[in-house]
Amino acid sequence: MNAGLKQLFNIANKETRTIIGLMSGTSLDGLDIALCEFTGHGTQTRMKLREFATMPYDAAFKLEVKAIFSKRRVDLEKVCLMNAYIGTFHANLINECLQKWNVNPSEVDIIASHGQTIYHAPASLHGIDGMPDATLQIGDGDHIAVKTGIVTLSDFRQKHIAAGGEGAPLAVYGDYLLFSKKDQNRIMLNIGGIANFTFLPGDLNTSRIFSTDVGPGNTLMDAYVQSKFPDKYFDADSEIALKGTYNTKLVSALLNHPFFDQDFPKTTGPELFNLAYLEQAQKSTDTTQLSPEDVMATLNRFSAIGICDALSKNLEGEQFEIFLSGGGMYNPLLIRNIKELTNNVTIRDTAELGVSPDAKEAVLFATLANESLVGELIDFGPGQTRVPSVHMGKISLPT
Ligand SMILES: Nc1ncnc2c1ncn2[C@@H]1O[C@H](COP(=O)(O)OP(=O)(O)OP(=O)(O)O)[C@@H](O)[C@H]1O
Ligand SMILES: CC(=O)N[C@H]1[C@@H]2OC[C@@H](O2)[C@@H](O)[C@@H]1O[C@H](C)C(=O)O
Repeated sequence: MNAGLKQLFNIANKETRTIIGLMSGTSLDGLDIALCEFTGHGTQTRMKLREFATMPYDAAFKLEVKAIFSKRRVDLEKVCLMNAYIGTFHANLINECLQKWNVNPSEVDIIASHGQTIYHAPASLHGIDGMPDATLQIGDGDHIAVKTGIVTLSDFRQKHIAAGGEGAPLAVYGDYLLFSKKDQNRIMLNIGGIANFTFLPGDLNTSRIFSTDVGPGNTLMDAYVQSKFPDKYFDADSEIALKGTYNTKLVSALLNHPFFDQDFPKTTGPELFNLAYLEQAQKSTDTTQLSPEDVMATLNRFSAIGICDALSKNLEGEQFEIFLSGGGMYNPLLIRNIKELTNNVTIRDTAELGVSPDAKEAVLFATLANESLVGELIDFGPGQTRVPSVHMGKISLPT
């Protein structure tokens, strides 16, 4: 028998598994690395976060990724090179972390790698007849496995699409297993580049559970800041937006897109919500002369309304609590806007549930890997074709 397969078999039979989850999101701020310990699976999953780090990307690396990121036309050679380069780069960052944490690679059973999304194209966005939902993450798992010596699962999203989903949000699986609570309706709201939430009903009825993207979180604000303030990467502590006032006409124009009327679950990305989208909305409302501060206040309000409209659409008349994660939770004006728009709903963050909000998405991929190794398929019910019952992740053996 192939020794690697035997190793995999042994890992699946272990009482406790040590799994590294990796996430590199649309904000391109860095690689999130979560070292987790798992016992059990399914609703019996117990996860302990041993270590966590975000390994920041330097400006040169960000530029390399941006050259092929969420663009309809790119240099195909560059895509090919970056697929291998990102795999190796991520492996080096993992090795660096393990050394820093004094963890021998042989202690780690599995790496669960999301890769770098470079294009996300749900059918509702590309609109090309006969073409499927599609998404592309690069940073090949074989490079990670060989360079770290650790069995790697990667490319989680393709199976989801093959089985009827849009490839995202995958958060639904991890949120259900780690955060469901009897008798409490929970909204797990992640405000990354794109904002998404998972609804976890207190009656634990799996057929009501879903995750959906709701629109931009930080992506438009980040892109605008970077275009107007070349020395800044994002609007730290809402410093810029707090100096401005939102423009209601522009907010309405930004919200005027069929994406916001689509049913849940749905997904999106910077392929839609980008500077061209903003420019068009500004032109149509004659607001091209707004100050950068007013534009930032407007974009901030726009993200908040997108999030809150989606919540109220789903939860009319129901009591719920929000648990936040993702970098947008550190944007004070965004949180203030959300509180105002939800009439001060209770907002906590996932740290109260034992998972650092910065680590949550990396932990998700570790959880998906744990399920793929030892879990049984979770059945979300017959109506839930967009939350398919599948195990995700492709296996890369180090040798
Ligand atoms: N102090 C802060 N003030 C304002 N915004 C902040 C602050 N800290 C982080 N952010 C925002 O959070 C972003 C990073 O968020 P995060 O790491 O969750 O994104 P991501 O994982 O790349 O996104 P996605 O989940 O869409 O893939 C930054 O680009 C910035 O917009
Ligand atoms: C295609 C893709 O990379 N989507 C990401 C992105 O970042 C947030 C949002 O858009 C979400 O749909 C998804 O990631 C999380 C981890 C998810 O799948 O749940």
